[in-house]
Amino acid sequence: MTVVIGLTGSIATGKSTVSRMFAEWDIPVIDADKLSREVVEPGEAAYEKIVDFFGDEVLLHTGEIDRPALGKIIFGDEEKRKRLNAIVHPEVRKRMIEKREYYKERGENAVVLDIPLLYESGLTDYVNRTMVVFVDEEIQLQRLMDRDGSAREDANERIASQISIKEKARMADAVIDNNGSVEETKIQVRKQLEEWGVLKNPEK
Ligand SMILES: CC(C)(COP(=O)(O)OP(=O)(O)OC[C@H]1O[C@@H](n2cnc3c(N)ncnc32)[C@H](O)[C@@H]1O)[C@@H](O)C(=O)NCCC(=O)NCCS
Ligand SMILES: Nc1ncnc2c1ncn2[C@@H]1O[C@H](COP(=O)(O)OP(=O)(O)OP(=O)(O)O)[C@@H](O)[C@H]1O
Repeated sequence: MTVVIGLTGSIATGKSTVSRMFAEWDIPVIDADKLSREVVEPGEAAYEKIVDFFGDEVLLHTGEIDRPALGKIIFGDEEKRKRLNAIVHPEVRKRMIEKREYYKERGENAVVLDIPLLYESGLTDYVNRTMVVFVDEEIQLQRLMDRDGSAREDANERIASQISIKEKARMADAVIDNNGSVEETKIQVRKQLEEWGVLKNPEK
């Protein structure tokens, strides 16, 4: 049986950093952020709906979605965020399920669904185990500002648009503490995968 692992965290707690580790253990990852970019490419149904609702001000001159502009609108406005989610999420879910089924049919030991909004969107039924990448809130804010070059106010707004990382950690089957070095984090992830019995190459 394929174990489906739901990987999540809150913004900038280190989900992508952990997500990249799975390649080394030959465990496939389905990335919801990546799919959410694909489904809003020009020509896709979600693209048309976004332009209808948000207007031309969320478009670049190339016709593509201006992601920073759309982000500015939706992170500060819950109603508009819900509208965007209602356009983008069903399409992302459909593609995620298709990919998950593909890997299950291939008989993989495990597959990872990397979903930032796993709990917010109530998607825990899509997975068998949940793994939350945790950091203390001060570190989360600092890493977010450093990574995006964003102001404290914008960073706090993004953090507030999700369930807090402490709360997610309480709901998780496994919590990975990413306050330390990336290497320390990797040791924890590996140990957890070993415990779940999904490592093909335990020596790695
Ligand atoms: C608003 C958008 C255009 C901003 O794009 P940008 O390139 O700046 O950010 P990116 O997509 O890389 O997301 C970065 C992080 O922001 C957080 N985030 C993104 N969307 C949301 C949301 N709707 N609610 C709460 N947090 C979100 C996630 O932690 C995500 O990992 C984009 O995030 C988007 O289209 N969001 C709606 C789709 C969505 O919910 N995606 C996340 C999971 S599928
Ligand atoms: N253990 C660590 N030590 C130092 N920096 C780290 C560590 N883990 C992650 N980072 C850095 O913190 C930032 C956030 O990490 P990452 O992008 O992996 O988070 P994320 O949870 O995927 O974010 P998002 O929700 O925005 O997609 C990045 O700049 C990353 O390089």
